[in-house]
Amino acid sequence: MTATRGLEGVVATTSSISSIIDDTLTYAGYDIDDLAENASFEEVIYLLWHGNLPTQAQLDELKSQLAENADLPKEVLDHFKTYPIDQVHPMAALRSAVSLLGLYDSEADVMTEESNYQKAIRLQAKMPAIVAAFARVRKGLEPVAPNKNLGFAANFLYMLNDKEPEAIAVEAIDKALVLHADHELNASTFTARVCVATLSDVYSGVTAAIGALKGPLHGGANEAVMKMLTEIGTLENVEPAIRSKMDNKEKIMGFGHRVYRQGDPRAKHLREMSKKLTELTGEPHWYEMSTKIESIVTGEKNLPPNVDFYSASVYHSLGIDHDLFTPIFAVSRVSGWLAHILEQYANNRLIRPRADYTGPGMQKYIPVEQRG
Ligand SMILES: CC(=O)SCCNC(=O)CCNC(=O)[C@H](O)C(C)(C)COP(=O)(O)OP(=O)(O)OC[C@H]1O[C@@H](n2cnc3c(N)ncnc32)[C@H](O)[C@@H]1OP(=O)(O)O
Ligand SMILES: O=C([O-])CC(=O)C(=O)O
Repeated sequence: MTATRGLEGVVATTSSISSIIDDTLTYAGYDIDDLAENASFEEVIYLLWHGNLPTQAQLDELKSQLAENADLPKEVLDHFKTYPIDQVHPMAALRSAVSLLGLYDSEADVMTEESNYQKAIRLQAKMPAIVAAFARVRKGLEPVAPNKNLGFAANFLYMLNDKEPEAIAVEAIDKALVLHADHELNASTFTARVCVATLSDVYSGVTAAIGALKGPLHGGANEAVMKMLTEIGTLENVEPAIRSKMDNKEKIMGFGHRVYRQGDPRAKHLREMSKKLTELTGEPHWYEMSTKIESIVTGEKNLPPNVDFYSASVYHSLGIDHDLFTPIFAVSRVSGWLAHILEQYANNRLIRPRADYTGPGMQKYIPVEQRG
């Protein structure tokens, strides 16, 4: 048996949800560029869960189901107040809250297709409420109840800031949600599938996936990008800072990808949005620094930016706390996780690969008193 490090190139499942072929990303056959320009996040949720775009009636129904299920149980809100707020990362709070939601769902372990679909709606609906409520509670503010008249992206910003968002902010978040929704067998989606392939429940699958997304080699990179930009601070500092990182063989966050070679097709949409928003906020230096970093890293190491790179300056321009960047990724990606969880249940087989053993050869047990 020979191990493939990091399972690179290993095809671990069939899936009809999304594909990456020759650096082109599609959701159920729709090019991400087409969806980013034209689709709303709610349409994308429907597409990932059903394999086709909704009719107006189907879309209206999904929107009303998401709005109806957006409230959080009081127990989850109260739980936040018991956390050691100063040391809790919002991704850890999100992971805990999703696990806790499972405790209050009387259908958590009901494994019918219909019940799992209903849980998918409940979880998708509640994720933005969790992120927004935790962000407020940790600042000593009261959570804001969802506004059932707002769309998904607008409602998230409303619950976060307690005011109706501007159209440009809604447009930016909606597009970011569309771009992050699914990505074939990335690490967090694979985690979700491995978990539920044991026939564990939907809440366990999503909780596990949040844990995997949190790491800086995956979803956590967007927060790390903003940390890097903040540390570099000015356009003049970019060149020496990035060269010194490259000389020290440090990873430049937001660059590189396991699958894409020529570039991540999602990055250009976020780059464009970053340019627009940083101009509007009067802070174009975030965009200028980012493009300068891109020209050095891509020019010299042939590493193009991934989805996380420009999302950092986009979210920063919307006034969002930097440690909420990865939770926003999760608010979107949960749609993909749920699609994959439902697909896994529909054609399940336990996921159990092998390991190429490299430890000691056969040993004989020696009683503790005889060991030297
Ligand atoms: C949503 C997402 O998850 S997108 C990815 C988000 N993650 C990041 O942005 C973190 C930075 N990037 C990385 O760490 C990697 O590119 C990953 C994790 C995305 C992909 O990792 P892998 O496919 O395992 O690539 P691996 O780490 O083996 O890199 C291959 C080579 O490129 C280099 N490399 C890859 N990414 C980077 C980077 N961001 N900065 C500098 N060098 C890099 C590696 O050092 C390695 O060089 P070597 O062959 O000389 O040792
Ligand atoms: O596919 C990957 O490995 C990481 C990624 O870009 C994503 O999850 O969006």
